[in-house]
Amino acid sequence: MDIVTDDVRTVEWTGDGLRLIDQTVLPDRLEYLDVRTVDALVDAIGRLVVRGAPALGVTGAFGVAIALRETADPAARDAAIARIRAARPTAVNLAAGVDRVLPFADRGADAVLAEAQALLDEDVRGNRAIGAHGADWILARTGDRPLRVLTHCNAGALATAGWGTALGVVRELHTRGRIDMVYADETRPLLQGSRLTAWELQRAGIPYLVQTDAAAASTIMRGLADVAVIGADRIAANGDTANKIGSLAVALACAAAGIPFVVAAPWSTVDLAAATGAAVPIELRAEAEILAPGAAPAGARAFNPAFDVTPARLVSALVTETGVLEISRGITPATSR
Ligand SMILES: CSC[C@@H](O)[C@@H](O)C(=O)COP(=O)(O)O
Repeated sequence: MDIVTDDVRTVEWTGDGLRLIDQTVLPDRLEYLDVRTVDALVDAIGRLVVRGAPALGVTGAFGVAIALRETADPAARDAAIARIRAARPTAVNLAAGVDRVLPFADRGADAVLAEAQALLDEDVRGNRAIGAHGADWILARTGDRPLRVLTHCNAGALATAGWGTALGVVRELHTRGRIDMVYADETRPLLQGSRLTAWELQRAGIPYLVQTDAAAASTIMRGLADVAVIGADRIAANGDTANKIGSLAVALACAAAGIPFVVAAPWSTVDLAAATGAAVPIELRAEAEILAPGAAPAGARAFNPAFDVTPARLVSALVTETGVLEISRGITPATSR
């Protein structure tokens, strides 16, 4: 049994607060953080205790209930909700999750909780659908055989309410006996790939190899991967896709090698208000995440953008819960390696 998807909830309302898997201590320990205040919630989001666009969306939705329970003062409440909404800038799901439950706020915390739970349940159902649509699309193009799949960051059960988006596709392919190997990019600097994706794949019994981000282009160009599947934090109206830093390099390599670069994400990640990727706010994180003691000279400065934008023309397919959009037909999959 895959306990992440069957037993353990990444995000869960316990009755008096939000229980989050503490993703900062995985894979060493499976621990939970109970969050009952807006301060604690904003801190947890900032530290990536909870992370991944859909999981942030569900967290934001439940966060509104925390804000309502914390204060009855309308101005303080609005300020608290605004802080949650802005706790991280790139994943549109966080703001979308907050906005989804706001119309229920006047009816009280219980009404907000019911809507937040509906969002959580929808996310799990949607991810199952994404998995099936993605597997169908990929197998139709690569041939019905075990595949070598490359993924970047973590777009799994831990990044969602369950099952995962990109890893949902991988899980579905595995269920169909169509996974030969998953190359999991380690994902510098916070190692969501080697810590979290590898943890999920191991629990699911899916064969995988962790590789450095720098190895990804070479793996692709050497013909060792049949397809790359990643998640997304925000997809602009023209299909430009923001995801974890390093995703763009994977997309460029896929285009050069002629293999599909597949983005798997729910519609809640599509931001029609962003005309192109240029409108997506890219989170700049602390220099200290890169400059560990001994990793650079004392006094070194660092540039640490957490996300990049892949132009739509490099995206072979966008897999959502309702089906597959071929954003760019310009990339011809290498179907018969
Ligand atoms: C289904 S999760 C999609 C994305 O949110 C994921 O790929 C990603 O980039 C997560 O970044 P993170 O900084 O760990 O929140």
